[in-house]
Amino acid sequence: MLRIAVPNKGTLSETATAMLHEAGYATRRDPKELIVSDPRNDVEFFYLRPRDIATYVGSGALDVGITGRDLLLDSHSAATEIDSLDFGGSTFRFAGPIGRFQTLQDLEGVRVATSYDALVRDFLAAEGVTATVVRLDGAVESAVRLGVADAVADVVETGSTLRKQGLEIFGPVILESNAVLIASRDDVPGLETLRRRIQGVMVAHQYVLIDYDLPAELVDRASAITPGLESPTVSPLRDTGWVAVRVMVPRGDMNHVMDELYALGARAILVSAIHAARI
Ligand SMILES: Nc1ncnc2c1ncn2[C@@H]1O[C@H](COP(=O)(O)OP(=O)(O)OP(=O)(O)O)[C@@H](O)[C@H]1O
Ligand SMILES: O=P(O)(O)OC[C@H]1O[C@H](OP(=O)(O)OP(=O)(O)O)[C@H](O)[C@@H]1O
Ligand SMILES: [Mg+2]
Repeated sequence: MLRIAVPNKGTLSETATAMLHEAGYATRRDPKELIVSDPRNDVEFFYLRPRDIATYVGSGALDVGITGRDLLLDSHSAATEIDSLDFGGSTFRFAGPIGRFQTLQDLEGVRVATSYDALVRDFLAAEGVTATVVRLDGAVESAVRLGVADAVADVVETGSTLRKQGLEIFGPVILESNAVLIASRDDVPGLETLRRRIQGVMVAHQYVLIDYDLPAELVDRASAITPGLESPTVSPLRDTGWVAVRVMVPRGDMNHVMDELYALGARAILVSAIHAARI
């Protein structure tokens, strides 16, 4: 039985649970439930704090887990990233009072507050900068105003938390992070099925199906607009001058693609959602 760690709280929790549900797995009904068994799929879910997930997986106590790349690296756990997931995106950055710092070297000798102390220490050491890292549990943006640090290093999504505290980003990107699937080893039995199912959910989110009718002589030009994953499906229509085309298109390109197809001469252009996929 595959033992899977899932975030029980925080930013990643809801989307991770929704993704597993869409992938056909049992999920908890009550947020107080910490273990959910799913015998039909031969898996068991453990709802844990996202910061602890890499520790459980790295120790081998659990086989796989969903957490953030930043949390994985900060944990120094032996778990490895198996797949990058399409949610929980953020960057990890230094920030300081407006105008105070310009480059990474300006951190030499100052105090940097963060909840990700190992990640920040590793980065500073690799860059040859010596600074004092002040470990805080959260809301680190307040540390400068309250005088316990000169700068901060934290998760930035929109940047609005920093701005509200009169801070600005400076220096290099410490890390680009998002939710990741991690594992204790890459040959855990059952892992491949989980990966394929999760991949299918991501494809279903990222792509739509487009169907359209097209004068047969325009197939090559239409295929250049909608090449599909392998190649478009082209079927005959009763009117032999026309064909029907079915193809997958990235969701974000959908409207531009419809405009281009219409301008080319395609008609009856229909878009449908994909509910599940195995690619
Ligand atoms: N806006 C965001 N705020 C915090 N974490 C985010 C954000 N966007 C993505 N993440 C990612 O979520 C993970 C943090 O999980 P965590 O459970 O600590 O979330 P949280 O919202 O900070 O919860 P809490 O503050 O209650 O501990 C990290 O991998 C982080 O990169
Ligand atoms: O760039 P933004 O969109 O403003 O998002 C980033 C902020 O969100 C998170 O805080 P969270 O609410 O998780 O509180 P915490 O700092 O106590 O963890 C993170 O730690 C940043 O403070
Ligand atoms: Mg937080």
